[in-house]
Parts: sequence; C-alpha cells; structure tokens
Amino acid sequence: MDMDHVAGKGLVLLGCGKMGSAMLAGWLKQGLPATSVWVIDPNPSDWLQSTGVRINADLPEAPAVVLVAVKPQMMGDALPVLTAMGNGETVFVSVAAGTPIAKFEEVLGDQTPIVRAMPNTPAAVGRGITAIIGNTHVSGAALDMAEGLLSAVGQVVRLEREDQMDAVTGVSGSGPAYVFHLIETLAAAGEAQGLPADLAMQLAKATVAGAGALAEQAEEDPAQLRINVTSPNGTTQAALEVLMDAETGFPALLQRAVKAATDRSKELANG
Ligand SMILES: NC(=O)C1=CN([C@@H]2O[C@H](COP(=O)(O)OP(=O)(O)OC[C@H]3O[C@@H](n4cnc5c(N)ncnc54)[C@H](OP(=O)(O)O)[C@@H]3O)[C@@H](O)[C@H]2O)C=CC1
Ligand SMILES: O=C(O)[C@@H]1CCC=N1
Repeated sequence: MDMDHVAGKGLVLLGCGKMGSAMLAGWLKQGLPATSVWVIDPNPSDWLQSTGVRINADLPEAPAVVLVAVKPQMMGDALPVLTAMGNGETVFVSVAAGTPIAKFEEVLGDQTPIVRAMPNTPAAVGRGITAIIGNTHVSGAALDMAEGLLSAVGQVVRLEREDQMDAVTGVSGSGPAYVFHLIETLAAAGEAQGLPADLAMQLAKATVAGAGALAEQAEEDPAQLRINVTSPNGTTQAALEVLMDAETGFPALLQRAVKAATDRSKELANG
C-alpha cells in the first residue's frame, strides 16, 4: 500500500466497533502510525484507547481516506459530520452492508470519490477478503490506494457491478460467522460422542484452520481434497452421506443461508 500517502494526509475511521477495530488492528500491525489515525466513536473501547490513535478529536480538513464503519441504520445520524470533506480529494470507503453508493452521494455530494467495500473480520489477523467497487469519481490511483489499504489486511477483489455486493456479503462478509458456527457445532458433536469439551474444541478449531490452509495452498480443488479424505466405505463416507444429503445436507442449507443474507443486504438498501 502507499502507506506514506495515508500516513501523511491521515485516515479518519467513522465507527470503531467489530469491523472498524478489526481493520484498524490490521493497519496498525502493518505499520500505519497511530498518530495518522482519527477515530470517531461515541464509546471508545479500552483496546482503542490503548492504541494511541486520536479519538473524537478535531479532524484533518482533507484526509487521504475516510473509512465508514457504522451500522447501516446509524448512517443517517453519523455521516453528516463528514460532509465538509465531500466533493474533494478525500476518498470515502464504506464497509456498510447494503448501503448503496448513491446514498453516500446524496449526503456527501455527487462529486465525492466513494468506494463501496465488503470486508470480513479475519482482517484482524491479516487474513480478510474485501470486495470493492468505486463510483465514477474514483480515479484509477484512488482505487489503487483503497485496494492497497484494504490489502494490508488480506486479499482484495474488484467487482464489475455494484449489485454483486449483496451476494458477496452473503458469502464472504457474513461467511466467517458460518465457519465459526461450524467450529462450535463440530466441537459440540465431538462432546456428544464422549470427548471432553476443551479437547473437542481444540480438534474442531485445528481441523477447520488446517483444512482452510490446505484448501488455499493445494493444487487440487476442494472437491478433490474432500475425495482424498474419503476412504471407500470408511468413516468419512459415512459422515458425508449425512452432510451431502440433497434435502437436509450442507448444499441446501448453505443455499438457503446465503440467500437469506443476500436478501437482507438488498433490504438494507431501502433503509
Ligand atoms: N462485523 C462484521 O463482520 C462486518 C461488518 N460490516 C459492516 O461494518 C459496519 C459496522 O459493523 P460492526 O463493526 O459489526 O458494528 P458495531 O456496532 O460493532 O460497530 C459500529 C460502531 O459505530 C459506533 N457508532 C454508532 N453511532 C456512531 C456515530 N454517530 N458516529 C460514529 N460512530 C458511531 C458504534 O458505537 P456504539 O456501539 O456505542 O453505538 C460502534 O462502535 C456495518 O455497516 C456492517 O454492515 C461489513 C463487513 C463485515
Ligand atoms: O451482519 C451484518 O450485517 C454484517 C455485514 C456482513 C457481516 N456482518
């Protein structure tokens, strides 16, 4: 990333809850100086106060980036404090689910460079993935800068159309929660088969983390990796007959879950 540009002109973070702090933790770890960051948040956490960033202080006139990380429902109250930075060089990056670029243009001015982004919380450990798309006022250099900033906390993909953002939210924005729930329920299932709770949780976490790393690094696709685990008539086959059941297994369940998240993202656009 062109960290020097952001460090020099400053980064304003509007809302430092779960997603804002996950990203901020990643940037600070990557070397963004705390003194280059201004945070606006009504109830700063102990962690935030320990970082050395400026909290609820006077803002710079034209920071390089404003990162908007408040809940979509709070946007109407929160955004107007930033209107003076609109229609200028400052690039606004919003991570809010469902909130379309047009809503930001209404409040900040229709010449404002706005990047809509959908990150996820593994950004806190540098392993996030963020999808981005900019409005017509985002120059190539500004989009590169936003991509650089976000790639400091994981992978970045550029979308072709803003309407892809709802499904992206359903897959990768909300996705970590599905995986955490998989860990919880895999551990509970181990307990139900007689394992102590801490051992079951250790096995479940390591299995999900290890399988994720293998899926990322292996040349084979996930379907082949699954086949590699599955001995004919063995234990995995017995489990997969349950999990791959067309009506009650993962395929139908995840179709429904991802559709529900995608539909909710579309609804959020209407306030
Ligand atoms: N969590 C996630 O995994 C992801 C979240 N997102 C998006 O990120 C955004 C934030 O979500 P998340 O971090 O989970 O939510 P949080 O509620 O954890 O964070 C929002 C933060 O904004 C603060 N806030 C409320 N009102 C204002 C205001 N007027 N000015 C400044 N800050 C304010 C809140 O303070 P207080 O709590 O005291 O009200 C809170 O600290 C949402 O738009 C969400 O769609 C995107 C991708 C993933
Ligand atoms: O649940 C939400 O609405 C936010 C957006 C993606 C993840 N968390």
